[in-house]
Amino acid sequence: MKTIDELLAEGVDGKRVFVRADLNVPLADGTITDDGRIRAVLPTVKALAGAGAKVVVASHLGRPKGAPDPAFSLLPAAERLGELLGAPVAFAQDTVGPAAHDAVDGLQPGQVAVIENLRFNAGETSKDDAERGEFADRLAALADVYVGDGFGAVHRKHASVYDLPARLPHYAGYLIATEVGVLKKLTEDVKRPYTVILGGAKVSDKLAVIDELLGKADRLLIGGGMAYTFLKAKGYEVGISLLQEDQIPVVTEYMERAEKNGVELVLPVDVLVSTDFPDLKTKAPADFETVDADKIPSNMEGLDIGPKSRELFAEKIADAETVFWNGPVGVAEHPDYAGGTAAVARALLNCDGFTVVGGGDSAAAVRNLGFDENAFGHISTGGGASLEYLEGKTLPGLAALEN
Ligand SMILES: Nc1ncnc2c1ncn2[C@@H]1O[C@H](COP(=O)(O)OP(=O)(O)O)[C@@H](O)[C@H]1O
Ligand SMILES: O=C(OP(=O)(O)O)[C@H](O)COP(=O)(O)O
Repeated sequence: MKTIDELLAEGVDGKRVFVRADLNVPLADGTITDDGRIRAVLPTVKALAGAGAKVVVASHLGRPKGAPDPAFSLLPAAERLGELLGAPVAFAQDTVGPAAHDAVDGLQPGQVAVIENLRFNAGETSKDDAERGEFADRLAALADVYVGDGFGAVHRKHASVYDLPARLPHYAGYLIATEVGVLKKLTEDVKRPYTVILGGAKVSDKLAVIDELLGKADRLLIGGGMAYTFLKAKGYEVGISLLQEDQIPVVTEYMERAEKNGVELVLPVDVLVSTDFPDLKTKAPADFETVDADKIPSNMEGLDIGPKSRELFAEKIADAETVFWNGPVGVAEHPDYAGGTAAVARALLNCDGFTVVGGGDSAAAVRNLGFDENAFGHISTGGGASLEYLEGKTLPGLAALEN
């Protein structure tokens, strides 16, 4: 994999450099609630701009449906990038259209432009190679060189991640180099006990990684939206909690295999439940109760792990030599449901082993709950990406940079 340092040594003065970043930041009402992913790409953007490149920054944000949707505009991220750089950043209101070309054509060496959300184009995420290729061709017309630095998206076989680097000279940015360097340690020389905590809401994406983790981890702690498919598979009522009904047979097999392999699979023993999903805008106090995990009322949903589970999870983390955590164990954006996630974060800090927190929302939760990010072994910008890396999978965005 060629690195950005090699590119800088070759010289970028006046060249148009496309930086595929992951600026998929959490937003509340159009306001960024955690800018960690923007800060993470600053070294790459600054180095390129400092060397006289015309820097074109691109990213996805959220999961719009292949067409423009103002709720998913990258404009807030572009503005924040400008503030962090301390320099104006041009913003193009389309991705590969006239606005993008105007913005790029208007750049002077050392200046930066951000183009609109890549996922406003169906070609970005298409499963059809030709459709993705066509979009990648249009992106390639905006630049002379490609720098991959969107670690959080390297597990996606998307046009800007996978197809575009094949069309331009390509290099890995500083963030990707750092992330891969740290995560590699967890695949090569993992010290045991190795505890993995999984939570969050991208249940269907992340259930698949458990298959591989059952052969790698010593303990697997399941919280967040992920837990309810397991609880249901155990025969419990889960009410209106997040549930991946079609995955119940898969999860049942996971529980059997964990038992056979001697992997401790730990589920919540109590949960905070409510009839309503909390209002994340106003953060109005929630109306919830705490129940045992086998007593979830049919009209309620589980929104955080309860106090007994927090203790249990902390106990399973305390003596670990290696901990990997992806996914808040509750709806941590709301103060009433952040207690479980805070307890897990505290348990990581109390553990002497090497601790890694991965994922946009997990990292945001840890920072927004007031924890010092430097106190953890590593905070990865990618949740799904780091999990799939730990699985040993070939990640399209890394493979494309290696070719
Ligand atoms: N029990 C739950 N029910 C619904 N959503 C949940 C639950 N627990 C956590 N979440 C949500 O999961 C989201 C984060 O999930 P995910 O994207 O998978 O994590 P990450 O970005 O760290 O990889 C958060 O927005 C959080 O509110
Ligand atoms: O937020 C992300 O991943 P994560 O939630 O697994 O950390 C990345 O930006 C990838 O987004 P995607 O899962 O919509 O492809």
